[in-house]
Amino acid sequence: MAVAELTGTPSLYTTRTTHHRYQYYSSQLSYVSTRLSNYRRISLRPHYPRTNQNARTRCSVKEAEAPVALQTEDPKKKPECYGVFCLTYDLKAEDEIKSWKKLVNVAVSGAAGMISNHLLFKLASGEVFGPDQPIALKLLGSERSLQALEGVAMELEDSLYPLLREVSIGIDPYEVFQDAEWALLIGAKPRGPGMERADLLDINGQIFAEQGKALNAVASRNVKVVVVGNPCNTNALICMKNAPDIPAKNFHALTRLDENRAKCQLALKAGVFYDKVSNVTIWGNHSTTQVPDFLNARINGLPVKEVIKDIKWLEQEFTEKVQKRGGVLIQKWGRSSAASTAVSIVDAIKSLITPTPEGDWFSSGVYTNGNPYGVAENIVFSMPCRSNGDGDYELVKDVNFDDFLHSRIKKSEAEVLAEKRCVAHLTGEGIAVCDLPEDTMLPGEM
Ligand SMILES: NC(=O)C1=CN([C@@H]2O[C@H](COP(=O)(O)OP(=O)(O)OC[C@H]3O[C@@H](n4cnc5c(N)ncnc54)[C@H](OP(=O)(O)O)[C@@H]3O)[C@@H](O)[C@H]2O)C=CC1
Ligand SMILES: O=C([O-])CC(=O)C(=O)O
Repeated sequence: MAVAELTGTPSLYTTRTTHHRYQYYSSQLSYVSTRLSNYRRISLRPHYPRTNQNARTRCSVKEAEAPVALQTEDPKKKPECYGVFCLTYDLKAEDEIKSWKKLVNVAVSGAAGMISNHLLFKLASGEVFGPDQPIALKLLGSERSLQALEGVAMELEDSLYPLLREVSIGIDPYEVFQDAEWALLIGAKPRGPGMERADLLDINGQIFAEQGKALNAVASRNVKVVVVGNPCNTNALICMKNAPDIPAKNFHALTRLDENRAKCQLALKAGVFYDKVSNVTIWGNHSTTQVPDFLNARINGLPVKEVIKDIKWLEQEFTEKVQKRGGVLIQKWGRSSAASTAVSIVDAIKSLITPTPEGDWFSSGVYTNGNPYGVAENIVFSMPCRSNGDGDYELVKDVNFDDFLHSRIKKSEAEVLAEKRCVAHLTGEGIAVCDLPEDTMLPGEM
């Protein structure tokens, strides 16, 4: 039976040959979908989930039964349908069902951007949430990117990910963030030539204020939010302040890329593989004032200073290399880190959903609310965290400070506080007064 016959409505994807594929490897299929003006839901709902291996095996079956519509779905009641993710299908893999988890809803903004182009495929593959975790991707774009988003959805279709059960695209965060359990907020306006940082803070701040409100209204009450779009600390604060019904602890600004960069540089200098480097904290802002902490970091379980005796290198070269790594990469590549950022988002999520190895920690920009380090309260600041794998985290108590570390942290803290004053109108804290330190820069600007 042809897909178009099942859906009964014209669709963007119904004429594409990809449908034949599903006729090969799914023995009992029914096709349903929705297409709203700016919100397109492409869903593939499992009645009987299958494993990767199973999917591949089924792909090679040449003679399969025609798709059969499920009694519970009434295609006539569905809005316009398209795409392979519209499928509702029924696979009898009884034994496997028990080991599959409940669908997880993951929203991604800036979904047609460069970082997302790497990240979405990692999410869909099971690399992030695991091989037994079906996933729904909710992709947020804009009028600008709606066509591109359809292209992203098509590529996801063509990747045949067994775990990917739903893909929806849209430009209204109130629709896209519905029931989101993870919100990966990547989309943000890049700073253009001649643009004041205060203007960037305001433009992007408005995006994150709106998205915070939307999360507050429609997302899961325990949604975990990872803000990537720059300036990510301040954007995360704005988002959090506009989502008062979601725990402040659930908001993160991504500084994991900086941690990974720091680990790489320490490994290089020490002549060890980077898995030997642990306990690396990035303190502060995701900017050139960030503080890669070599005082508490370890190499092969030893304090870094016992392995790398060149203190001048640690204080100057290492610190600056990490702070400006993004900018050097932009000079080489002509665009900012995308693949390694996606990898670091994966790392950041995994750090929250798997127990932190004994004695180690990870960095994340989190809300300072009763922090044990004397960092100013009521800001988003990168600090060392541990998780027991339930999506939550605790700050690490047992860390050392010396004058160098302390003074650098204070500089980054001053910058975050200045950024915060620039966006007071967006956090509900009065009138904005923007007086930023002159050297305030994103890692990519130098
Ligand atoms: N925290 C970190 O470690 C890192 C953060 N970043 C930051 O991540 C963000 C995304 O980077 P990347 O994916 O490479 O960027 P891209 O330029 O490829 O994508 C950014 C997306 O942002 C969206 N966007 C939202 N508002 C605007 C606007 N006003 N003007 C233009 N685009 C807008 C666009 O999507 P749409 O049109 O759909 O809205 C666009 O697709 C940037 O802010 C970057 O600085 C980058 C690297 C590391
Ligand atoms: O400044 C940018 O857009 C890139 C960035 O954050 C980084 O590379 O760390």
